[in-house]
Amino acid sequence: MALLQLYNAQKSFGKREILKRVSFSVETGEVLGIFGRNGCGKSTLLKMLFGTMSSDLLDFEIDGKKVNASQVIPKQLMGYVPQHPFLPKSLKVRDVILTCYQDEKQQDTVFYNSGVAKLTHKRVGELSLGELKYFEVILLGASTHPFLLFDEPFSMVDPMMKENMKTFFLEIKKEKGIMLTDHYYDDVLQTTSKNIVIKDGISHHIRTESDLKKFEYLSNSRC
Ligand SMILES: Nc1ncnc2c1ncn2[C@@H]1O[C@H](COP(=O)(O)OP(=O)(O)OP(=O)(O)O)[C@@H](O)[C@H]1O
Repeated sequence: MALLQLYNAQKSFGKREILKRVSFSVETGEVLGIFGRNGCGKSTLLKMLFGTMSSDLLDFEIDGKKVNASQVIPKQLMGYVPQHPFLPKSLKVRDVILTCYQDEKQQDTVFYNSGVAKLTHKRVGELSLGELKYFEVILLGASTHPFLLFDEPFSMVDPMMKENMKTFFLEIKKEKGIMLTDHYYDDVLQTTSKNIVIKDGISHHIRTESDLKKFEYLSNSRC
């Protein structure tokens, strides 16, 4: 079991305050959904946590110990699937799996995933955007990191594969705390155990679709 507690995240770009006060906690077995309108700072927040973007303030602990974001990658505390493709296009899918994992169990988790099995002979650059996103999610999901960050995992993925992905999230969360953001809010709400919405730089805990209306992420005219 591992517990991540974010007490306060702040970030400005020049005079634009993007994140003013963002806080949440997530532990092994939980999937946290992060909602918010375009440009509210969701990707920025994930990059700050992963340590690839500087912050003005990022006060967080794992299991009660203060963590500096610069320790996240070297200590393998979190895995991160960014919004945009990140794998080398020239490599074959099977070689990516073998390069990432020496452990047979981890290799098998990816190789024998039904959505990945049919892709292993292809080069990364030959995958469709949806196939690539699906592969990236399963690849990272097989890691041993205690926490995983997914930026728009459902984007471009067809409905059948999204169902597979949701089942995969439910399996891997037994050993991980997961944070994910996506505008496919139905899929997110079906996957998560807790949720926040970021509005005007401040995080709010929410539970239902009607809360998303309250915080003006969804239109009130939706039935
Ligand atoms: N490196 C940067 N320099 C300046 N501004 C930036 C930079 N990165 C992001 N921003 C700005 O910060 C804001 C938040 O961007 P971010 O990508 O985090 O939004 P988001 O919530 O993930 O949006 P979306 O839902 O569209 O993916 C945007 O207005 C964006 O233009």
